Amino acid sequence: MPPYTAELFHGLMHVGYSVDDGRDGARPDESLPLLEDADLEDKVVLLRVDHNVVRKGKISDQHRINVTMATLHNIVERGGRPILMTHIGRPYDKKKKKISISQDESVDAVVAYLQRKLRIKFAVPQFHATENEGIPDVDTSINWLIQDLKSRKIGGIYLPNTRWFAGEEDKGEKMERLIVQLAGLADVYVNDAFGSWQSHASTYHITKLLPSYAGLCMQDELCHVSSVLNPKRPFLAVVAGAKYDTKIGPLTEIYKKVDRLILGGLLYNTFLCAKYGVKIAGVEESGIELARALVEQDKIDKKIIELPYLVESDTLERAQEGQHRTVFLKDASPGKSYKYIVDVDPTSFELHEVLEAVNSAKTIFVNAVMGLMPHFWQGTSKIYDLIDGNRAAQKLFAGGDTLQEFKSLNPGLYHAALDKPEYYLFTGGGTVLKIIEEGDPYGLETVKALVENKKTYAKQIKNGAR
Ligand SMILES: Nc1ncnc2c1ncn2[C@@H]1O[C@H](COP(=O)(O)OP(=O)(O)OP(=O)(O)O)[C@@H](O)[C@H]1O
Ligand SMILES: O=C(O)[C@H](O)COP(=O)(O)O
Repeated sequence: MPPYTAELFHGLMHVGYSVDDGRDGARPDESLPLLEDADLEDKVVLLRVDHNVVRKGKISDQHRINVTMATLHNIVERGGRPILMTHIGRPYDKKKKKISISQDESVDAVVAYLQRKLRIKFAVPQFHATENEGIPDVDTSINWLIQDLKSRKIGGIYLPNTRWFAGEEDKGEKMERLIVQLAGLADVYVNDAFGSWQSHASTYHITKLLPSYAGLCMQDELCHVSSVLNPKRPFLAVVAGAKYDTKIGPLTEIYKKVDRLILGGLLYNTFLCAKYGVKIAGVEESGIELARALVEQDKIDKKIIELPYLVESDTLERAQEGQHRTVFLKDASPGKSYKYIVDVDPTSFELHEVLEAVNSAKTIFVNAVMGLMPHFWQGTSKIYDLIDGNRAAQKLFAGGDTLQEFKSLNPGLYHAALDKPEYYLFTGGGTVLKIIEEGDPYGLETVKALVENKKTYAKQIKNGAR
């Protein structure tokens, strides 16, 4: 329980005091270097977070910022001086090989939020940028700010959007240049950006040059992801959404792990086309091909629960009276064509098999927007309520859109869920799916880099090089 430990007197009696470290049992793997183990006194700490919550210059949801406050507090409380960095959006166009810098993707909104919440001053350095090339260098003008940071004139520095730097997504010289410059600013690196699983300069390569540690949010997420990988059974997964091609990999792995599976959205439409030979508008042939293996597997394992009442719409534009209707899946015969299937009719969730699966589950993993938002929200709202009704189950929600819809459909429940131990809202949906696909949270490149760093520094200390 660092940094405070309970003292054992004669092996029997507790003396002094103990402080709960807030973990509910699970601990990160021993190989992971932890923030709590770092010497931070008067050290400048380069802290990578995932504050990718700005849309058109405004914060869409503060959750990802709030969950990093503990790390920030821990660093400052133990004498560290923080320099924060995050990516926002995707300013680098891979096809055109251009970086576009727009105020809509600046860190300003995040900095304003942090200043309001913490009542401390953060400075955002202004660096020279070239058109389409981004920021080539960490300008030496930042040295003045580092002085102010060390002398506590300012509470922290927040670097510009990491993806504005020419070296962030580069793999060669520009990346090397950036990490040398970043490492020159700080003594210690902390990665608290669970959601940012891509191996970039600020999430991965920087660990080559600084002693590196996992932040508290990163540790929490890694511990909770084991509830998905080693769930209490029965284990139910609800997976829906728009992207069949990117979700089929994780879905195949999820299928192996679950006891029951509920599908929704385009994912379910694709599965239905493959299973019943029907045609549904908007479902791509390539997706149907991929779905056939799942259909065959499910003929044997029978894990997928069918939701037979669906909403068919003539248009994707709106939910207009007379232009959508409920269809019954059992009427499906090969070759039959449907217009857009845009939601699951809530009646489907009243069926015995569905209620039984949801109510008996001990772990429920949700990566699901059941219907086309914002018009067809009823199916999603119904299943989130149903899941909440199972008080005993560990409920794990992941996914950018999933969390956003959870918040907008049921704000009361969403805010309560943030504090309920039986709920866990992951900050990175893509990261969780990636981990499920790989089967090991410590297989993530960004996490592996921290583990490797610990080994390297331990070796150097042993050899007297440090
Ligand atoms: N039947 C449907 N047809 C078209 N779009 C749908 C359908 N059902 C759901 N969607 C859309 O799917 C989107 C959510 O799917 P997505 O796979 O992006 O979710 P997520 O995994 O939570 O998000 P992210 O990938 O951002 O982490 C929503 O925007 C919703 O409108
Ligand atoms: O919002 C997210 O999913 C994370 O911040 C990762 O963003 P990316 O997919 O652009 O790397």
